[in-house]
Amino acid sequence: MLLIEVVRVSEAVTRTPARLGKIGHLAELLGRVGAGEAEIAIAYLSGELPQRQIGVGWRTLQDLPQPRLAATATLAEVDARLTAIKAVSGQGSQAARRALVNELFAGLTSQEQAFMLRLLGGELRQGALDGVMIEAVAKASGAPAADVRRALTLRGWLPAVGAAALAGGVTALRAFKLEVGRAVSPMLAGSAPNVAAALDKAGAPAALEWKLDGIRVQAHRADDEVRVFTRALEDITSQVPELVEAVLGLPSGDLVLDGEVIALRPDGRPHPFQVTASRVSSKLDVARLRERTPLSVFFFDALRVDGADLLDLSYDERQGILGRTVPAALLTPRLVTGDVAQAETFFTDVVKAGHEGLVVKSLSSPYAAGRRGAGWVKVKPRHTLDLVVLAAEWGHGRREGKLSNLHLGARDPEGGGFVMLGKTFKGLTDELLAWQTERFLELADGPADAWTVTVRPELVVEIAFDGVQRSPRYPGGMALRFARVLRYRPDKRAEEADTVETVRSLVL
Ligand SMILES: Nc1ncnc2c1ncn2[C@@H]1O[C@H](COP(=O)(O)OP(=O)(O)OP(=O)(O)O)[C@@H](O)[C@H]1O
Repeated sequence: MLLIEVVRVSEAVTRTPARLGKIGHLAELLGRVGAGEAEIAIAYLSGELPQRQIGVGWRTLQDLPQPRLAATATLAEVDARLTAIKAVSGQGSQAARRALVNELFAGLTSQEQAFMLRLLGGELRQGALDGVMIEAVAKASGAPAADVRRALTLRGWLPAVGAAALAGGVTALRAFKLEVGRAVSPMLAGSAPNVAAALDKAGAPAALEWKLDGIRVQAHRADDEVRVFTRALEDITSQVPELVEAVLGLPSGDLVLDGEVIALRPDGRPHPFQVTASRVSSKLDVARLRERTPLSVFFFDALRVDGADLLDLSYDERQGILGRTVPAALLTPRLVTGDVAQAETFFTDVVKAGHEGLVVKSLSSPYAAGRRGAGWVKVKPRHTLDLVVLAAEWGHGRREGKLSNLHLGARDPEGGGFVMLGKTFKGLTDELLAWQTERFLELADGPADAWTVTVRPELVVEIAFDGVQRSPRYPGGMALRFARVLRYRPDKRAEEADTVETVRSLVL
């Protein structure tokens, strides 16, 4: 297949506003891609090829050669060239890489060059929009989207899953298994405005678990080897020796467990989130840090024990196995109830103990890896959302010369953009103001007017607010009440920010 065909589909997807239309364009192309090319086509269309993987910096992409007039480059040729660029290492690699990039671009038309520039720059995202590519793979292969999604959470790389689906349909998809040592996307929680609504959503009776404000961990063990991954699937094994030791102390030598690590004070109350976060992110002198700020380990789910995949079992069944595998001291405190009054008391107690709130879990739900559904519903006394900064306004008075008032957006998986929910400058410290002004100027995407700087939607910020009210003034028909900034979330990408649907679930 020619690269230009992929480029044209990419452009058509960008131009088409409706989700079904986007899926249609992608599926049509996938339906006729050759066997050896499916993985490449999906990778390119999903923008799954940021420059850091290929090792091409912006400087290498300056002064590119003149484009060709006729499009003759095939996907396989382009990919072979990218693989060669990626393989360059050692002395003089910068110049060698530059020469190879030049050769690659010399064979492309201007339309193809523009596409490759965006792809290598990590700016091509349309195919990665929530689920669009998954559904296109499903449509083109005739397999149910649920099977594609499941295989993806187990394999973690859509191009490989898509290629398997196109080649072998449902059978190939069902052959993907949970592997010890390879992280799977963790199950996520939906939201509810209060405990009664959460019970309602999860289905009473449900399990109410403490929501600990620490770092999500997925621990894998094969005999004496343990590896630990974060929610973003980063390997943090060396930073959390307490967890490694806890896992090695368990009776089973073949495990995948899900849980949270958190720094607790001697009186058992949690340290502020930043204390846990900085402890877990420090790679140096872990032994000394560990003495000063020990981490406590709380498991709340079992994905695999003694070689058996547990993902499709119900929460209740998985808890049974977890309880037989992990001692009580390492389990997240919980209460199973259908009684709203009892649930509310449990909630009040956990908040009094300094924790974040509860995660209310359906007893019958399987482990829906990578998904946010009604199986798990979080409730917090203080509402918070992770939103994306869309623009910022120049401040006045004490904040003169600083970009201050933030325009906040929730992700819109349907439309692929962000929906603005309100503005705030509350909660910003002088330090944050200085930092964000600098970042926004780097991310500036052309000023909207003299007071406002529009930024590329990349920074995720955690916002506290008192509630969501209906408001015709904002495009989503709702606005946040008394929004204030809690912290930036450098651990989250804009694609992981909260969605309009989550915000809607908080309207009372
Ligand atoms: N008992 C628990 N069960 C599940 N998740 C828990 C529990 N206790 C704490 N957590 C944390 O809560 C998160 C679940 O909420 P969610 O999926 O919305 O992630 P999040 O967006 O990081 O949420 P938040 O910012 O509210 O912590 C998990 O990723 C995990 O880190």
